[in-house]
This record gives sequence, C-alpha cells and structure tokens, in this order.
Amino acid sequence: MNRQELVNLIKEKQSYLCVGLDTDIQKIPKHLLSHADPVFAFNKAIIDATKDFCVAYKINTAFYESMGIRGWESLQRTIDYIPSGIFTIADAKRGDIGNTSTQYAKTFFDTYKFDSVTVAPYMGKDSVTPFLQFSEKWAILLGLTSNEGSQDFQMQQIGEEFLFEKVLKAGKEWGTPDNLMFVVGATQSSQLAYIRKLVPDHFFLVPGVGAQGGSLEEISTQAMNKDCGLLVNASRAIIYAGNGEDFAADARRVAQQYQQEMAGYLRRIVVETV
Ligand SMILES: O=c1ccn([C@@H]2O[C@H](COP(=O)(O)O)[C@@H](O)[C@H]2O)c(=O)[nH]1
Repeated sequence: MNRQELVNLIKEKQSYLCVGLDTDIQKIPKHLLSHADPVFAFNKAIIDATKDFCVAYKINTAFYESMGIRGWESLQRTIDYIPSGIFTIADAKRGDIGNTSTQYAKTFFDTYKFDSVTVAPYMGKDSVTPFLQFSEKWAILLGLTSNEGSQDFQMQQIGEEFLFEKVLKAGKEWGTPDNLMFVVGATQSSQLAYIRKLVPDHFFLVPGVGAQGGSLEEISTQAMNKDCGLLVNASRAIIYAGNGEDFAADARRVAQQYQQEMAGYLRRIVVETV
C-alpha cells in the first residue's frame, strides 16, 4: 500500500487505529481450543469484529514464532484473511548485515505479503536500507519505544542530542515519507511534540495506548500532522477486552470506542477531508 492509499483509508474510515494481533494461546477463550487452529479461529473472529473500525493490523511475530511451524501456519492464514485494502504490519523487529536483511525483507514482503515490517536500527544503514528497496512496502524503524528500557540506550545523551534523535535524523536520510515510518511510544508524552518537529512528514506507528497506559489524546494532539501521520496500535486492550463466548463483540465495542475518539481528533486537527 502506498502513502496516498493509506492517507485516503484513514480519511474514509475516520480512523487511524491499528489492531494488534498479539494472540497468545494461553489467553484465548477456552471454547476455541477445540478448533484445528485455535489462534486463527480467534484472529478470524477479531478481524471480522474490528475491520470496520481500523485501518491496520499488526501481527507481532513473536506470538506465532514461539509455536514453531503451527505458529507460522496461523500467521499465514491470518495474513491471508485480512481484507485487502487494510494496511498490514509484521512486528518482527529485524535488522542484520545487508544480505541477511534482504532475506528478512523477502520473508515479510514477498513470501507473507505484509505491507510493512518493523526494523531495529542498532546495526545501522546497511541493515535498514534493504527493507527500503521494495515498491509500496515500508520499513518501520524503532525510534523511541514505549518500554522502560528505552531509557537505557535511546535516551542516552550523545554529544548534544539523545541517541533516539540520531536514529530519527539518520532514518530520514535513508528513507522517505513514502517508504519509512518510525515507532514512537505513546508512553513518551514528554517527547511527542519534539519528535514530530524533528520528523514532520513521516508516519509514526504508536504502540502503548491501552494496556501500557499511553494517552490517545496526547499522541493525537501532539503528533498528528496534516495527513494524520499516525497509526495508533492497541493489542491487549482490544483483543482481550472479553474472554467469554462473546469475546469478539467486546473487542468490537472497544475498537469502535477508539475509532470514535479518533474521528474527533481527525475533525479537529486534519482540515482536509475526502
Ligand atoms: O515500542 C514498542 C514497540 C513495539 N511494541 C509492541 O506493540 C504491541 C503493544 O501491545 P499492547 O498490548 O497494546 O501493550 C506489542 O506487540 C509490543 O510488542 C510496543 O509495545 N512498544
């Protein structure tokens, strides 16, 4: 999916919600365990229930890889089931020497047909640029993450600036607003406005609302740009909103609440509409 298609999707659905499919077989409702592929049965119900309210699905590959071949099969069925026209993210946090990064990029873009993959910047330019060679595909570079450990390296001062600022500035040189996004945690409220100033045009993938306590209002008012420029992810708050037979209805209700709040911010902040 290209940038214009993503921007149009956000405006049409009045949403910048990304539903995170962090599906843990230990946490799904027990009645699904009799299915041949319980993880897919859960994801299918969640996708059916939430697709009207979101513009993206993020599959955190750890939840699938941990189950070996069966997990990869669940991932394949899930990505095949996501309706075309919805943006897809492989949250895999890859990055290695160039020829290895190329194989990671082929895995997620060619084999599994994701629109985007999250990439760790630690190994530098040659580990990131292989992800930028695919038409209408995106690398999503970890900028300032939502977890406590972001203090350990990302918030370390190197000369005049924090390490995460170096990553944002380098990322802007390596990619463009058409093929590179940044991960910016919703929990980093003190830095959001500053980061948007540093990177005015790129999309941000924003995890950390819901279970991690980040504020949708803060991220929206401080980091939205004229194209919206945000994909705000919630995983546990949506997919585990309920745990009974009607878990999908609970997920739908929470996804709709996020979408309605987002529609309000879009009306206030993004002037142009389709
Ligand atoms: O900085 C980051 C980067 C990635 N994540 C991932 O996003 C989701 C968040 O899940 P919630 O249940 O909504 O807290 C999960 O897949 C993380 O691995 C992040 O949280 N922070």
